[in-house]
Amino acid sequence: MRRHLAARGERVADLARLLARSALDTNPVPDWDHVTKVDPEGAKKLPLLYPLWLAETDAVSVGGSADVTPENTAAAFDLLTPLSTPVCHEPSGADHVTEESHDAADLLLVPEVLNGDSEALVGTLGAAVESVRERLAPDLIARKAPWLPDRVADWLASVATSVMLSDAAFEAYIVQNPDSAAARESGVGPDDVLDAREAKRRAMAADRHLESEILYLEYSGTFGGDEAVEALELIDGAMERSRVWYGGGLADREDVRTVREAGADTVVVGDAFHRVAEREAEILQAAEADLDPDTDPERIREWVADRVGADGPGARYLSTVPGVDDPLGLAREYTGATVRSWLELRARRERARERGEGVPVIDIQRTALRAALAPVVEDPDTVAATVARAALSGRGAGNGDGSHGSEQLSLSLFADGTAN
Ligand SMILES: CC(C)=CCC/C(C)=C/CC/C(C)=C/CC/C(C)=C/COP(=O)(O)OP(=O)(O)O
Ligand SMILES: O=P(O)(O)OC[C@@H](O)CO
Repeated sequence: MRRHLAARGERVADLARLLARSALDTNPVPDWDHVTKVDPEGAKKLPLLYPLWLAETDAVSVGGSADVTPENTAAAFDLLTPLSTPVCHEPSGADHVTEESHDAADLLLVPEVLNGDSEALVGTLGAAVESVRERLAPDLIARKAPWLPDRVADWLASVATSVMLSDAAFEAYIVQNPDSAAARESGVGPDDVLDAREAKRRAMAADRHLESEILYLEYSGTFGGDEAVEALELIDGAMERSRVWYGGGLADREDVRTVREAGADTVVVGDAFHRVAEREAEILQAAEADLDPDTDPERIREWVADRVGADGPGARYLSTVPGVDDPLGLAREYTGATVRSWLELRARRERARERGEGVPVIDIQRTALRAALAPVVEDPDTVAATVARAALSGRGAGNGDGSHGSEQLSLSLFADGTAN
């Protein structure tokens, strides 16, 4: 009887702990498993049917530490906001945040580096807060309500600044790869790399004092291995409210399992996604030589199966997503749809050229492109039109409808009919 009561008491205590933990989870950042980082710089490409690949990830984060501009950021958002996946903005400079980027992003992620120079901890943040308070917010208020008296407009600009900052999620970074662009940007040298104990201590300060929503262990470009595992194990046990994110060199399922088991709540994958586009450019160029738009779908399937293997970038990227059961099957399916869509777009481009038209008017109804996208997005018409426009528009040119030309797709068909 006494044992029975004790067991019941334990169950009640477990339940109370569980309830307390979920009731006390005040962190507004969802507990995502997998985030894909899209670097907006032109050299980092996107697969043509990026909405398919990104349908598997929990959220996309737009940002990078080199060659990011307000323009390429806006162009990346044009491509990504029509997707159903949430899109975050992670600026690495104060001027990357514009009214446009703010309207487009579901969540602003603000980096602060715990083991770099003071610029990267608080200097850039200070410049950014000043620029929001003194430029972005006043411009917005002046445009929306030009009739307001100056003092009221100024007060509203201050309120808007506070709202923007309280809606943002702060990321406390520990940058552990001194050879990365992120380390160069944040003044992290070899001597600043932290051992596991010191990483945990700073993480605790970020969690309890800075109240950072995210503690980000960053090995950008290289896998952290045992060293990262040791730090994650200590950090994980010490966090009260911060989500623990790990990013850097994740290349396959095994890497992801290792860091998740060590305590990462969320894994961030960057290069492994951009590599899908690099390989895709080669595959599409080969497809132009071997196949045509009327090729039997079964023949295209076989052709793709010969070129897309378990060690290829497509299957490897998908294998980093915990919920994907058959990365190779999915990579072949997506690549097949990409080949069909590409051959079709090229044929349309060609027909428009023969008729002497400039950029073809894209009727995306009844296209392989729209059919491929329909199962994974809420608004396939808009997404298919966005992809087709990006594939057919000129490099870096505006599209004449307020959207930005994109250089990011793995291949583009330019107005003169040449492919890149
Ligand atoms: C509050 C507002 C309006 C804006 C915030 C503007 C701020 C504070 C920017 C912070 C800049 C900063 C500290 C950058 C550090 C560098 C860093 C950790 C960048 C992360 O870049 P990744 O994209 O992960 O790196 P890779 O390019 O190497 O992949
Ligand atoms: O590009 P990789 O090495 O995947 O790194 C992802 C991310 O942590 C960079 O901030």
